Amino acid sequence: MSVEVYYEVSGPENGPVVVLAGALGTNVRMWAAQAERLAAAGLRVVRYDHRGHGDSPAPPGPYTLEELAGDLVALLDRLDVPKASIVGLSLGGMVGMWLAAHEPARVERLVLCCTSAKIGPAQLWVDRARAARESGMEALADAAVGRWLSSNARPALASGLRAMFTATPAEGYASCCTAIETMTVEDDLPSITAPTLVISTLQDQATPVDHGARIAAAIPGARMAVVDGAAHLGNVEQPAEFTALILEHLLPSRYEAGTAMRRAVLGDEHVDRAMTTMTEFTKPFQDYTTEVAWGTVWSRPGLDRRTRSVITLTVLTALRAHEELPMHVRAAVRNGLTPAEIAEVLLHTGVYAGVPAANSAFAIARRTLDELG
Ligand SMILES: O=C(O)CC1=CCC(=O)O1
Repeated sequence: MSVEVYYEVSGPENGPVVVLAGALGTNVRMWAAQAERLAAAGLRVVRYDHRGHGDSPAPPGPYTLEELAGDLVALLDRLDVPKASIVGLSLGGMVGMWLAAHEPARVERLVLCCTSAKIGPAQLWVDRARAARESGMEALADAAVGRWLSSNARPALASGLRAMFTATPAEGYASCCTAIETMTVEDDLPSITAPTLVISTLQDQATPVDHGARIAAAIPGARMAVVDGAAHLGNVEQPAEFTALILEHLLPSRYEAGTAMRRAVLGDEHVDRAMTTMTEFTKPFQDYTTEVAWGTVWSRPGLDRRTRSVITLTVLTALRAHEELPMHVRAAVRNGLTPAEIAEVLLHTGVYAGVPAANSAFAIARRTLDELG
């Protein structure tokens, strides 16, 4: 019987869906860095708490991996998502492997971070579950954070993660330990067909690099990446590198990356209209802007979307590109600029591009902002 797990969603409504599934003893906040950046790249990001974790219900245990994966299927059904990419770290990766093997139609692409198809010996999990129930989470917290972070991690990271761990219900944690103890996902790996990326970290002693390598060797066509400077919660300690690897795997072509970014900046309605009104005559140009403007330049990490909107408004004003301006005023608002900041951009542009150019842009921007309400 599945439970209704707690979840958070961000990113454009029609973006490709990616689910972030976390580690034992964590909650949705472990994905803060990835959620923001993946949503900014145009992905619809769903992160959730496993049963017995965070704000999800904690039914009496013990749990099985199949039950944890069943909760994720129920969540996808609730959100009306037939198929999603899964990024799972540790326990989340185990859930991802189970789902990709048993419900392949639900999994688009798979990223398995700092995880293992078998972490033994079984007694370790029996002892860990008993310790959680008998002594509570506080007693296990220092050891957990010691596994999660390398010795070079900032102290502030450790204190935030420690609070996350101790807030996890002991019964939920212990019941998930049993799910890990009893999992049999190793035999399922050769049947996985979703394109898979395995990411391991050099300082991870809980699920070391050879565990990731075994998974990558068993899943047909899987690729493997190894990240330095992080222990078990590699995505927290090396967020930029993890996010870049995840994005590259989830949006492998410039066209896919461009479409997701275009949707995030211009909105679904605009992109859907552009796609349906496209003709053979206009298709090469639509493809060019999707791949080059959106997939190559707007998708670069070097400038945030807000700054790119400021540049775009400036240049369109100077060029008197009046047909393009309303769309980019709406995009600027979507990228976080306030009307007052947009006015400031146009005023500043007037100094360098001339009063008549700025005057027309002010009129267009005012009309567009009035329409937005
Ligand atoms: O807590 C650990 O030791 C490492 C771990 C195993 C499964 C998981 O999610 O974290």
